[in-house]
Amino acid sequence: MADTSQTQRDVVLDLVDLDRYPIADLDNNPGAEFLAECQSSIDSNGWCNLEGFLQSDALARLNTEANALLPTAEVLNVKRNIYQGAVDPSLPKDDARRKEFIHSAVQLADDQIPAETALKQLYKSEILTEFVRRVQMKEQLYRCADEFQALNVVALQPGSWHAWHYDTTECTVTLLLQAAETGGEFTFLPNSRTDEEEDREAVDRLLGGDMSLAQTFSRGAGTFTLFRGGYSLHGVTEVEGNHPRISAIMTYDEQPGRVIGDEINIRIYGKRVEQILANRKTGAIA
Ligand SMILES: O=C(O)CCC(=O)C(=O)O
Ligand SMILES: [Fe+2]
Repeated sequence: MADTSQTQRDVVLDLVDLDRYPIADLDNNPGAEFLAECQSSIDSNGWCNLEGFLQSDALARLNTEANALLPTAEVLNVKRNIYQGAVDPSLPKDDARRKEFIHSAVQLADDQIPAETALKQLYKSEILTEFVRRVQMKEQLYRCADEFQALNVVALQPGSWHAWHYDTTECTVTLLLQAAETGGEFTFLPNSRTDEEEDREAVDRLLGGDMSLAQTFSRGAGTFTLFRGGYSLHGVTEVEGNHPRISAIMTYDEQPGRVIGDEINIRIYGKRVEQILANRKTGAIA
């Protein structure tokens, strides 16, 4: 049989600090013990935060790739409420849930991140996907099939923040590639809602500017975070200093092959995606 080991080598083996985070074998120790710790953290805290997930040269490589691609990225200014949906017209005019925020970011969609980048290869790694699935204790978990949403790189420029929101997926996976000089803290209201109800008082206080119930955890560059962002209101505080905060957002789905509606993708990604989709409809080459 031909030796295909070179072509099939999973990039996790070269990029992740496997001594510290033994994700390549989760059925035997030390991997099994480590997995149990991650699952317990997700279960009790709603997050699992792995600092120094990448080897330092790998982090430098991914950060260089992201910085090289970002000049081609779209500048997004998306108006949205915390639920990322239409405002409920039955709510009183001054209700905090009607509040809309502008999300301003320089953002690369999945189709702008080439297949040969180490970042895309890391996202496509079967070992990584399996690790994420098992930490989240899902029967099945697939990388998102949407051509724009699957893997994104989000740069928040100094002066920007990531406005308060719930994610539209249950769990978000992020890899911080470049931390802000100061500020740019990932901040959240733990378990602020369930499928049945929401802690209205806590949410109103946060949206009114009172941060006393909000939590944060340390996330230097290279931190890999799994977070139940569909259930905890969260955002990133204003980035300060001289360079952007750059984060890779990895998206997964319990169903295979599901894509996002054109309208939503146009709302998120703006003119470039609108043009691609329009060209496709008229048969023009995108
Ligand atoms: O950049 C981060 O740390 C969080 C981003 C986030 O909340 C999101 O993309 O939904
Ligand atoms: Fe989020």
